[in-house]
Amino acid sequence: MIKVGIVGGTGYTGVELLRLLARHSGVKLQAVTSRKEAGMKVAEMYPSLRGWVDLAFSTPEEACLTECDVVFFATPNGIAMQQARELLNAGVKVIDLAADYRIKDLAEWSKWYGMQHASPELVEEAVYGLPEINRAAIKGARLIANPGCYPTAVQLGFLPLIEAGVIDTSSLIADCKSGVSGAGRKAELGALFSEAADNFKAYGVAGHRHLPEIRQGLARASGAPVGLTFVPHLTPLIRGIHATLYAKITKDVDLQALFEQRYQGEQFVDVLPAGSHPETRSVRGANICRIAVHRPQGGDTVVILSAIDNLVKGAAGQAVQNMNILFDLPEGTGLDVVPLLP
Ligand SMILES: NC(=O)C1=CN([C@@H]2O[C@H](COP(=O)(O)OP(=O)(O)OC[C@H]3O[C@@H](n4cnc5c(N)ncnc54)[C@H](OP(=O)(O)O)[C@@H]3O)[C@@H](O)[C@H]2O)C=CC1
Ligand SMILES: CC(=O)N[C@@H](CCC(=O)OP(=O)(O)O)C(=O)O
Repeated sequence: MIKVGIVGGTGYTGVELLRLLARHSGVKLQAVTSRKEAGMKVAEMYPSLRGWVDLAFSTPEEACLTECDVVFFATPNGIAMQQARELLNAGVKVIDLAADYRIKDLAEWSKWYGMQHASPELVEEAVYGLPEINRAAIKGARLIANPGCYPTAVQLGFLPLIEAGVIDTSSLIADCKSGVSGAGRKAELGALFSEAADNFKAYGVAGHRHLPEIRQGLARASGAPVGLTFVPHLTPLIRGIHATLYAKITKDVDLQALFEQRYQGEQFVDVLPAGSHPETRSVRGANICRIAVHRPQGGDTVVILSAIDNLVKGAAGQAVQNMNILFDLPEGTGLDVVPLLP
């Protein structure tokens, strides 16, 4: 059994890890931390986990994380970077759901995240945990940078087109919508029901911290820098990301076949039949990205629709997928969840 620790078990991605790992056949949950709720039973705070998780939250200091085989950080940015070195030295693998190790360019990272890196020497070693492009590197890694939610939806949508060299990469557009759980469980004015419900707005148009992460991934696939306009929007959903992606076509190929071939055999990317429109509720609670490929009126623009659950394929589910790869388990272990309807 893989001994698992979770730092930040009370947050939305932390509790989503608990939900998925509770029924994972290869895992023993060893420790779950919360500074504010230390001592409280997990099932007392989250009654849906009653009968599934018998642990109590402990402080990070009490948690004996060095005795785990793997530790997930479901914490705000800037926490894992302070603790990863000690865990790695103790032979513990680390999967960070935050952004501490996602961006290779340290100056760029500091610019967007507004802090100095506490373990810059680990950034190069860290493997970006998007299995659909990095599976081999993930297998041998000690430290995984789990991708951001928007970056997962956007990269999976653009990658087949960029890898095949069939679009103009100088002016890509990613028009994205997220549910409110994307902002986490902490109290925030914009996440209040009376602010977010029955409302819709763009934010971060001048620059969002996922922009450099998406650009880095797409440039790597392209072999050259890409031009990208990324506009996130807040929608009155709880869970879900829907990305509408636009690019100019430079080579006339069968785009549907291109996507079907690229993701053939990928358990967690579903290319829908031509003409489809993926819905966020068709991925709710499940580790899946559903993609549809469109070329409106046979013109020169390709429109890709990409939908994920931000907390699952956009965070905790992808983190479990990465853990399965790291420990040589079948990639879908613990992830055979049917999306919730309605
Ligand atoms: N929500 C989403 O859709 C996604 C989130 N992410 C990333 O995952 C991470 C977690 O997000 P989310 O679950 O939404 O966040 P939340 O704000 O919901 O939860 C944060 C958790 O971290 C703990 N925590 C906060 N500060 C510290 C600290 N200094 N040391 C140890 N633990 C701490 C909190 O518990 P306590 O304060 O009691 O210790 C809490 O359990 C973030 O980096 C986020 O950017 C990534 C993809 C998607
Ligand atoms: C709706 C909302 O506020 N979403 C968050 C992004 C999600 C997130 O948690 O950021 P990481 O993926 O980088 O960890 C935001 O825009 O800041």
